[in-house]
Amino acid sequence: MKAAIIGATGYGGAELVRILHQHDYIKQYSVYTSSQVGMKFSESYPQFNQITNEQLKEIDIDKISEEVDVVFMATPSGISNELTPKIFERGLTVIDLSGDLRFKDQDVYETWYKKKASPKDVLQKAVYGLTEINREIVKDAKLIANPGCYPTATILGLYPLLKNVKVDLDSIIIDAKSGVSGAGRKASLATSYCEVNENFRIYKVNEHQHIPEIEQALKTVNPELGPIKFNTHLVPMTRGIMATIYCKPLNKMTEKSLRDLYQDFYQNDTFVRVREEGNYPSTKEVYGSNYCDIGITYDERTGWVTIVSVIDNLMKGAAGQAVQNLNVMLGIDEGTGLYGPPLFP
Ligand SMILES: NC(=O)C1=CN([C@@H]2O[C@H](COP(=O)(O)OP(=O)(O)OC[C@H]3O[C@@H](n4cnc5c(N)ncnc54)[C@H](OP(=O)(O)O)[C@@H]3O)[C@@H](O)[C@H]2O)C=CC1
Ligand SMILES: CC(=O)N[C@@H](CCC(=O)OP(=O)(O)O)C(=O)O
Repeated sequence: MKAAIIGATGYGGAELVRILHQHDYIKQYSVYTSSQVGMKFSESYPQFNQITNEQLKEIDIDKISEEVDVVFMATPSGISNELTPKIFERGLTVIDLSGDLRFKDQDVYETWYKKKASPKDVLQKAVYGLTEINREIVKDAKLIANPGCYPTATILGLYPLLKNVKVDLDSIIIDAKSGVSGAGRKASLATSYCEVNENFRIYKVNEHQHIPEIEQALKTVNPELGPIKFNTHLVPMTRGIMATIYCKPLNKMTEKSLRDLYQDFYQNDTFVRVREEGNYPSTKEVYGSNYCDIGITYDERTGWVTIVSVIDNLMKGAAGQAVQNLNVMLGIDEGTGLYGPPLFP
């Protein structure tokens, strides 16, 4: 099987190259660019010197359709809206890392992304690829809307509780933080070293584009869920997302019942690891890996639950989950190419 990576010169695309290079089933991959045609991929990422000789190719949909079976879109939002319908209609499988295919409602996308939405029929066919939750429908999908990084950490953290316990829905607060690679490779003032180093800052306050994505997914568990309270912070680190989630169950719980619930829920999911009592994950403990680590506690004094969910934004939050979804679609071991342990320290 051969894969194409469109947007390979970005961080998500380069992470796809790193994973596919060690993938037993995808024997070949090719890399595409809108701005660096003819250049070697390793000129853009010298860490791939003598590992891959792939040259960056022009994005020509007809040629791509003849050469590959699956296309990863690792492009900024707005690009997949244009390209994916053309690729999909030629019979290829598409996995889109951007936000373009995540919403069934075009108005929601256009409101939050301020771009023209994909055609309705394409959106209807896209499956939201949060693997652990949607594995059964991912199996038969040909078009995957790969989830956003913050939604992946947040939804995996909240889902077992909302599914099994009555929660005061207004009490839910999601306080999220990200490393700088979440913003992509392109330089901007806000992500330059001087602005980020030894700094900690909130951004996109109450207007982050991942708010409606989290709402859409969690409403499938409880349609009564109202607007969620979600904010994001930029942390001076390269990779990693931490979502700290607070909420109040309507009835008293015990620490043990909460932990049993999470451990049972994720018992067959290799890539979600639930911590033991008193043990909370840090972002370095999933660095460079496809794991989502979750720490949970019930505070008997206040009656509130705290959930801490961490991922590597480029792995489980993007390229790792994209390959996990492809593996599920292919019917091969879900972890193919993804079993590498986290890099530490
Ligand atoms: N970074 C992260 O942690 C996560 C990112 N995502 C999403 O994944 C996608 C890729 O993100 P990321 O890799 O960080 O972004 P980058 O900015 O690092 O890379 C995006 C790449 O897209 C290509 N591109 C830009 N404009 C166009 C265009 N008009 N047509 C075709 N290709 C274009 C560029 O390559 P070239 O100039 O060579 O064409 C660029 O290298 C985004 O939609 C992002 O929101 C999702 C989850 C997490
Ligand atoms: C640190 C940082 O800037 N992160 C980006 C993540 C962008 C992203 O993943 O965008 P889509 O999922 O919408 O494609 C942000 O918060 O906007």
